[in-house]
Amino acid sequence: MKVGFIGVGNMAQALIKGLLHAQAVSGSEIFIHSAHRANYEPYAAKYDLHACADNSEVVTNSDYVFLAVKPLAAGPILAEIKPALLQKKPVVLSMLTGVKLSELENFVGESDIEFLRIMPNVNVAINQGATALVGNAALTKEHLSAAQKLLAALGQTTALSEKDFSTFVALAGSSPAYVYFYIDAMAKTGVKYGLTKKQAVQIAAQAVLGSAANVLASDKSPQDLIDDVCSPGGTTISGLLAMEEAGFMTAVIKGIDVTIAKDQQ
Ligand SMILES: NC(=O)C1=CN([C@@H]2O[C@H](COP(=O)(O)OP(=O)(O)OC[C@H]3O[C@@H](n4cnc5c(N)ncnc54)[C@H](OP(=O)(O)O)[C@@H]3O)[C@@H](O)[C@H]2O)C=CC1
Ligand SMILES: O=C(O)[C@@H]1CCC=N1
Repeated sequence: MKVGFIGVGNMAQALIKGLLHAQAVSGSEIFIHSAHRANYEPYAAKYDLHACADNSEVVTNSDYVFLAVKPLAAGPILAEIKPALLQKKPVVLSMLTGVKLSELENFVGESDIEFLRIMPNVNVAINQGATALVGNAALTKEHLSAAQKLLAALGQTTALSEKDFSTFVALAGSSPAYVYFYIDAMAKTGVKYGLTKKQAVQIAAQAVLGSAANVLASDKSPQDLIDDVCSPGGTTISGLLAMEEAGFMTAVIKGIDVTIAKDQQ
């Protein structure tokens, strides 16, 4: 399977790392191009990928093309690659936040281009990602299934209605940053009490990792799991109530609300 990347920034590099690690594709099957030669050429050389001279060359060589640029770049780039798209007809996987399938179709002005809208997160780099996907009417079942298989090599995949994409952006696309923020806050407190930052980050990150695994493995709700940790009269309930007094849940909900609103602007 030949896979292309238009844009080779943070998200594309996370996807490529995960794909290579899972051996879902080899370097010789990956074709890339980005705005600056000084960025994409050394990267291609490092991982033995094909560095293409322009975006159309990526399209011409690929069966599946990831659009991995900032959302505002979508219109001009789709206009630029339109002739190559119409000739080669690859599946276009768009990870552009907030850009609907109908907008992608309108940018190209042709209804028979197969689009798959996806929302991955950075954890695809270690094959622990979460990726939502939805195809347009032109996308064949065969191509949807092949793309889903490719993305499944990077972690969990979820077929999702487009109306729920903004919620997914907040809970999965953006949320790694929120979880890192929480880990960093815990680690800073560890440093306050004398741990080194390295020790504190490792302890906090392992606690988050184990707790997330426990939520997924357990039949209990997160609230029931909280109750299991809170010994009567113990340390945890005191800390938990102090966090809530400081507005922990409100802060999280507010952050998610604002993320969703921003995606829908
Ligand atoms: N970061 C994340 O966690 C997630 C991001 N997304 C979405 O993924 C997309 C990319 O985000 P991210 O990787 O973070 O952004 P980056 O800013 O890291 O990368 C953007 C890339 O676009 C390239 N680019 C700009 N203009 C062009 C052009 N005309 N032709 C080809 N390439 C071009 C840049 O090239 P160069 O490097 O040479 O300047 C760069 O490689 C966004 O739409 C974002 O919404 C979705 C889910 C999660
Ligand atoms: O911050 C952003 O806009 C993108 C969407 C999900 C993660 N990063």
